[in-house]
Amino acid sequence: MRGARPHSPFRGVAQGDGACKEKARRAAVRRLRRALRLLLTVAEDPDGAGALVEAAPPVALREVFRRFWPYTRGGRRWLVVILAFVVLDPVVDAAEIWLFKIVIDDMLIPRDLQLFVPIALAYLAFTFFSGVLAFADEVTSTWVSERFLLALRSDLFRHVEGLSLGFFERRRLGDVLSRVTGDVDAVETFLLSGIVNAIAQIMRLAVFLAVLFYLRWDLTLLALVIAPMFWCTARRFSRRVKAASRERRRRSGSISAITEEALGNIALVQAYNRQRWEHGRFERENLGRFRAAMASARIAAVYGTVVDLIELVGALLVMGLGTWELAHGHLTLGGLIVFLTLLTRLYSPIRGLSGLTNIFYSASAAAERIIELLDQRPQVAQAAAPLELGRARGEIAFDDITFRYPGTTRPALHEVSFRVAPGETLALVGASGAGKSTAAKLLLRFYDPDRGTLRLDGHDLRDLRLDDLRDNVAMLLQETLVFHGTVRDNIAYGRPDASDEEIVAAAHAADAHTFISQLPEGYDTVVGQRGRLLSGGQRQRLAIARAMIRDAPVLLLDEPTTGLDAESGRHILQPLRLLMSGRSTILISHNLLTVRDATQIVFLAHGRIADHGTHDQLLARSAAYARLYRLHGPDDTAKVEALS
Ligand SMILES: Nc1ncnc2c1ncn2[C@@H]1O[C@H](COP(=O)(O)OP(=O)(O)OP(=O)(O)O)[C@@H](O)[C@H]1O
Repeated sequence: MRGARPHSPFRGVAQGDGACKEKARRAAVRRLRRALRLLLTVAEDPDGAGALVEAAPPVALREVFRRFWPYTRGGRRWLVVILAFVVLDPVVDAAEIWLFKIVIDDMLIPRDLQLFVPIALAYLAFTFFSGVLAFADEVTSTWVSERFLLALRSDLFRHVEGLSLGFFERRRLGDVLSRVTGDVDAVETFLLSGIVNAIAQIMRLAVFLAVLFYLRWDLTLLALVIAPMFWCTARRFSRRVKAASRERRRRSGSISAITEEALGNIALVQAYNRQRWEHGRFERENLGRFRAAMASARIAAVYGTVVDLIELVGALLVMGLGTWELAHGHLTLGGLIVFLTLLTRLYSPIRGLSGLTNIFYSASAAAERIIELLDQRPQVAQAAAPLELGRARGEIAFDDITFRYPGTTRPALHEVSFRVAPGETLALVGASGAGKSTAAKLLLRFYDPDRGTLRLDGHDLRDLRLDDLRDNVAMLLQETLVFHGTVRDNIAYGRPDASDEEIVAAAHAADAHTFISQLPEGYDTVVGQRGRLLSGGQRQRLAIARAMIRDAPVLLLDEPTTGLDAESGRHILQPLRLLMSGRSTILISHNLLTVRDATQIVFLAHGRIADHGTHDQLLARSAAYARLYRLHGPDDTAKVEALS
């Protein structure tokens, strides 16, 4: 028992009691802290399903300003005018409050009506002047901010439109849409309204402080004791505000992405009864956005209450001292009332300025998403001094081309070389995934090869003006691209300045005129989203007419008959031949039906040239080619031969 304290029967109990209480108290504090944390945070991925759309990388506030400031160029002059209104506003406000002091001290307390008329006139003048100011301010501010949005949104669209195909293959279109349409608005809040607001608050602060100091410097100093508390509170909350805003923006992007994907593929969704699954996906993101919005609201509400409390402390301090001074005759009643009124006006800019940090942080979450888009660089860049090509002869050369898609390990094309003379047709054949469409993408410079050179008329494509290159190529894809618009618009998309006669001539050549004439409104019939109101064959003939009217020397045909039945396939063969005649054509097909009349055939296997020659040569020496040929049915071939 060495060193032991005297034993008491109650000590253990008392000590145990104290320890228990202490433990309970600590547990309660822990619970309270956890509850507060939960109240003020947003769970980023509570269902653990993984992010559909990633959050954009964080960007410092200063950098956000630097990036968007150039877009204010057109409106900066007007910004000065707005600032003039901003300065005048608190002056009128303070004068009005001062008038109130005169009303109390010189009219109400002495019960003297003499001053009534001049005071009434002064009030009328102030109200009228305030109205004019508010009107001018509103109109100018809206003009400046809408001009800013106009410039930024246009620029963003132009930028995104110019990005390489690789970007669109990797990104969710709906998210990009949500950035271009939704996030842009928030940047305005950040930049213009934010700055004007900040300056307005500073001006108000200066004017009201000056009047308050003039009235009573000691009371004013007392009132200012609480100012730092506003700042500290705002700083503590801003990080949470930003986290909630980023999450909300990210979820909005996901919602747009799912909407675009599900509604864009509605036939697939309904045919496979995937509505419930799609709805589940949508609901998860929708709920995520709801949670983030609620977190924002909770943070804003708690912040508002804390700030109110701080403000009350300041007002009570002043009221206490002010009443004491009133009782001792150092202050008039009007003076005290006016002082307290001005005080609330003083707190509003202090509060506003500290709250602005939260607004900035919240808007910067949207700005980060825009900056991330603006920072995307096209994978193919135009040379600094590009070559003007004009109309090409149409000589195409693939020299030792090797290409691997970004993020993949196996090359899609490996040391591929071939040449197409002007007016000649080369068919690229091979099994699915052999690399045929990749060759077409390289020819349109959607990507640049990793090794080797692609030439048009002997010029490396990388030296040509991108527009020139694409002006010289007309393409027809497996999946016909038709816009929501009239038949006429869709054909004229190949050459917007085409006359009506040229459009009709192209439709005739594409064997499309007959079906177009039978449509309810002929060439003015609207073909629906992606041309869904037309049949596959009709869409393809429309695309042939479009390629005809473009009249480019190089033609790229990527599986033009795939997806069509034998009848429709046969129907477009004749117009296709007409289109191909006199143009250098690369015809991509794993369907050997259409490639028999090509001058030469390149047989691709796993990205390499397995064989190269005419149809008869390949048939004679390549077992793989012969197998592919047999696969696509000599019967069908015979039918086509009989027809042509
Ligand atoms: N955007 C892409 N990103 C990554 N890999 C791709 C991309 N596009 C195609 N690939 C891959 O490159 C290879 C060649 O594809 P490509 O589309 O050129 O084949 P293809 O011969 O045209 O096939 P198909 O006849 O089925 O259209 C394939 O293995 C494919 O998976």
